[in-house]
Amino acid sequence: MISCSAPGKLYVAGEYAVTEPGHGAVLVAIDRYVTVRAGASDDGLTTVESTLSGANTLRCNGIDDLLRTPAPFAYVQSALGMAARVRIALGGAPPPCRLSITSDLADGRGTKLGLGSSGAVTVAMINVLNSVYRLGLNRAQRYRLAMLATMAVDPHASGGDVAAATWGGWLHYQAPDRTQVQRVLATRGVAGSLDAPWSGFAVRTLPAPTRLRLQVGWTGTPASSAALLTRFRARDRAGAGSRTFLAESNACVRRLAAAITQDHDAAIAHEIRIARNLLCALDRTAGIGIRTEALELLWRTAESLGIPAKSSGAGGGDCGIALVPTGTARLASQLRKRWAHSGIRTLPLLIHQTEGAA
Ligand SMILES: Nc1ncnc2c1ncn2[C@@H]1O[C@H](COP(=O)(O)OP(=O)(O)OP(=O)(O)O)[C@@H](O)[C@H]1O
Ligand SMILES: C[C@@](O)(CCOP(=O)(O)O)CC(=O)O
Repeated sequence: MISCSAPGKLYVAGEYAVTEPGHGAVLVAIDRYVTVRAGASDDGLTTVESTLSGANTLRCNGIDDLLRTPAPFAYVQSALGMAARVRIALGGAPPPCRLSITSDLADGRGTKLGLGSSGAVTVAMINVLNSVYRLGLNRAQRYRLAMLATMAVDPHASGGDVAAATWGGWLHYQAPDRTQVQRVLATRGVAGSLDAPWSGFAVRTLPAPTRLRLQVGWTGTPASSAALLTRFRARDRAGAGSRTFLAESNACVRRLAAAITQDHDAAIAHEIRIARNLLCALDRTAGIGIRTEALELLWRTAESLGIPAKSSGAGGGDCGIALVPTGTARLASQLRKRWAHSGIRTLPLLIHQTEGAA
């Protein structure tokens, strides 16, 4: 039995702008995981089981049964297909196997929390198949294969969740230009795309701030990131407002990454507030639906205690983050209480650090 886990993620800054090539985001990987276990197949078929929607276990017959795959298996199916293509390019057919998936990135009833389950399931699948199919891929190649699988399902996603699930910890991430990557894929195939230049892509791990601790609040309302992203993409992209947002978000993310590298608390707090204000201004002009009452209450409550906070990810619900000074247990507990009073649930999450370089 082979087992691989991949962590979920939270956006710290750079949401939306990171979907445009050359624009960055800061993300963190969190200590909640999707785990994929692989065992021998009893019947010569590749099968997948997942407790995707709470208690309901779904089953599909992997790559041998493309047409009958239930829609929720889109990322799983895509990862299987991409890994199989690399196996075939290396010579030899992918061996059948029995895969089972468990996740703690949803709440007990299977409700989405916005912690990047699609990225985590795709990376965990690629990691397990890297062993089962003996692909011999290093970390950067596994990210690329997971990114190709993600792009096949959602061509507009930045893959920030895929990068966080692959590298762990705190990250400064820039998405590849997906149009250029599609051209590489069309000319070189999947295996050939794993080492070819991907324009725009950059990833850099950052040291964790030593005097600030991430506190995560959940609004209780799941949001569809894809629907919000569609509204962002429908905005006037040539307009001055859009250009300003992209440039200012990118500059904020660069300064934030530098402040994190220098462990400079005040500068980190300042950039978190700038990132929040940029998203609020974008929402006011483009009407995306990022702001909700609960998210505004979440960050305003934190700010009333002097704690920098913002929505995390696409907004519209899901989670927000606050950076609480360490060594002030009273402040953290005050924030938890005030959030609880406002209907915001504190999620007890820690940062996931990946060991080793490869
Ligand atoms: N345990 C799982 N087994 C199989 N597929 C999963 C599993 N968990 C998530 N997925 C896939 O990921 C999709 C959810 O992606 P979605 O982007 O809506 O949520 P998320 O990634 O958790 O949240 P967010 O994008 O806000 O961070 C599911 O529809 C399914 O295709
Ligand atoms: C809006 C966006 O920048 C972030 C989405 O974040 P989340 O999946 O809602 O946590 C989209 C993306 O990066 O693909």
